[in-house]
Amino acid sequence: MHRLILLRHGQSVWNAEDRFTGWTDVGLTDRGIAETRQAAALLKEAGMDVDIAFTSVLSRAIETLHIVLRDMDRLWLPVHKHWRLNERHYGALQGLNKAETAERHGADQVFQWRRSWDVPPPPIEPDDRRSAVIDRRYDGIATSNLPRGESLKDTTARVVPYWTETISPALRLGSRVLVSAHGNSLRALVKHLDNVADQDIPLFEIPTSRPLVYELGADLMPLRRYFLGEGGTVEEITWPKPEPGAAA
Ligand SMILES: O=C(O)[C@@H](CO)OP(=O)(O)O
Repeated sequence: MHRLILLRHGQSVWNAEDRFTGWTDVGLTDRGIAETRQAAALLKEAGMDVDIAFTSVLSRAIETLHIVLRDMDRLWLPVHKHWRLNERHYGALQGLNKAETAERHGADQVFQWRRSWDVPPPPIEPDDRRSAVIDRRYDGIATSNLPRGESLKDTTARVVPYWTETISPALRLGSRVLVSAHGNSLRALVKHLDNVADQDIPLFEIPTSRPLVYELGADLMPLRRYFLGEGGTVEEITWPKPEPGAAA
């Protein structure tokens, strides 16, 4: 059995302010730090040790991983950072307040932007100050690869190659893997792992700093998936219509 732990970062400053965040690099709130420490305590209590960790290149996921590894006394573990694990790029919505945007454009439109499978947000221009093109951390990445606004489908298309080429080989080698990332990049991974139907994925939410544990078979097919709770309790995830796992 292989074990994969997915962890959405703790509450960020823009989560607290109810703003579309995407690739904006905001830090954790005090609550985000506290809930991340709680996640580390749960993992320790459940004896869920880790051998290798992956994170996006956004500070809130890196900070979350750092706190967990520190509290688990595992700061020395190998950590790989990659932009493909970044949050879904929210295009021209980044920075806007979600409730105000719903008042302006309607709740249905905002739900489509936030949770639909294939409706992208309005894109930003490459010279927009919010563009990744002018952020040094993305130097060396072809401009054509840098998103200007993504649907979940677009996010899945850039997350899955990293899963296939980098994360799943680590699992196959027997490593226990922790991935610190974001609500939508993790939803993308879950959709791929569990072959979730397009119409079911909008209903799936990953709370901040709540460990989502996958137990995978020899072929990396999901056997079980659950949120880890206090006292080793688990909340099993069942899809409205369970589908057999996709090839990992
Ligand atoms: O703003 C964002 O980047 C994401 C995650 O916080 O928001 P949403 O819940 O709309 O996917």
